[in-house]
Amino acid sequence: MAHVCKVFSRRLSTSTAVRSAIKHVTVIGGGLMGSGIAQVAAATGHDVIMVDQTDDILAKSKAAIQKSLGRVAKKKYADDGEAQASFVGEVMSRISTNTDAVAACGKTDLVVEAIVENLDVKRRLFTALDAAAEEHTIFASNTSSLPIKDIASATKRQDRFGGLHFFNPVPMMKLVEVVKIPETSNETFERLVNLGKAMEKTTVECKDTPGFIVNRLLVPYMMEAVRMLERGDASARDIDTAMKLGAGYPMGPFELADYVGLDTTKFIMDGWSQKYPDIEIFRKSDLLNKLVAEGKFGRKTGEGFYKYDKK
Ligand SMILES: C[C@H](O)CC(=O)SCCNC(=O)CCNC(=O)[C@H](O)C(C)(C)COP(=O)(O)OP(=O)(O)OC[C@H]1O[C@@H](n2cnc3c(N)ncnc32)[C@H](O)[C@@H]1OP(=O)(O)O
Ligand SMILES: NC(=O)c1ccc[n+]([C@@H]2O[C@H](COP(=O)([O-])OP(=O)(O)OC[C@H]3O[C@@H](n4cnc5c(N)ncnc54)[C@H](O)[C@@H]3O)[C@@H](O)[C@H]2O)c1
Repeated sequence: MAHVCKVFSRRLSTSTAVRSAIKHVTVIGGGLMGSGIAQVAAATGHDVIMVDQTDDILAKSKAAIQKSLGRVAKKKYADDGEAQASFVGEVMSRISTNTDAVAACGKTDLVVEAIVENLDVKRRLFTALDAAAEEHTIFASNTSSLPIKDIASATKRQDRFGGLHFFNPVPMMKLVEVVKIPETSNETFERLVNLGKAMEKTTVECKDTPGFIVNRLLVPYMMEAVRMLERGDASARDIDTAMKLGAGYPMGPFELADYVGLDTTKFIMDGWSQKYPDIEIFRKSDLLNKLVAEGKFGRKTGEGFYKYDKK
């Protein structure tokens, strides 16, 4: 009887929760993407807890958010320094931080994970959070390439699990891919789409296929550029110039790889080449692996395919 009541009360609480929009968001991972997701969620009126492994990392995450908000504020309020400062201050006041992921998920509407692109680490995290989060809390992963179902299966709330794939830099890129697995309930999918819209993004619906929509097309393109470089067909600079001037891209493939992170790009290819060994476009690159092995992750470490001034 108790079980029936629990299921009934969950259905009741979940269905009543559907009518209430997502207000409180916990972002796990305050790196390139997590800090951007936290920033945009706070800038669009949501209360945010951002979680990372150490207070030092979280201080850097908040500084990055502050800097990005400064750029947004300049565009919003031109020469009005006071308006800019109060905009930045108000958004920052909505972001709190915590190094304890379990504590940060005790009372929240949505947990968005943006930690390292590693399936085991993501699964371990969500298993721990599943026991702590309230029944109505939805879980979402910002993974670039891992199957949502392989992450969700680490929890007992696959009906309340989906993918929310934002794009880098989150304050600028207008798209969010909303990914459903067969178990994702309609209510959950609807709430994730509504959150994307509340964050002033355009949403597209994706199935749980490798790379969803954008990365299935974009990452093989980036890797084909790396293979072109490996063959000596052209220089990285010329390939970037060619794609910007010939195809109208804002960044060439090597600029983009350095921007996304060569570590993340490698993790994507590691996963795809392992899971789909016969698909040619998912094949790893020795050059990419060498750069990552040398600690050259792109902008985030000051060197990737190109060198960057340490800001
Ligand atoms: C792999 C993953 O799973 C999926 C992905 O995310 S793949 C990557 C997807 N993203 C892309 O393809 C990005 C492609 N690049 C771009 O769109 C543009 O180069 C860019 C928006 C990143 C930068 O714009 P660009 O004009 O090239 O340079 P930049 O002068 O730095 O920025 C122009 C304006 O955009 C705004 N801007 C850029 N980055 C910003 C940020 N992080 N925060 C706030 N504002 C920003 C600023 O207003 C800036 O003007 P400002 O310098 O006077 O403040
Ligand atoms: N970089 C991109 O362009 C991009 C775009 C879309 C999606 N993604 C995806 O988003 C995720 C994060 O990518 P990123 O580029 O922000 O990486 P990042 O390396 O910049 O940030 C990852 C953050 O997660 C933290 N972290 C790692 N394990 C953790 C744990 N167990 N608990 C709490 N924090 C932990 C790290 O300390 C780091 O700050 C990945 O799954 C990636 O595939 C990346």
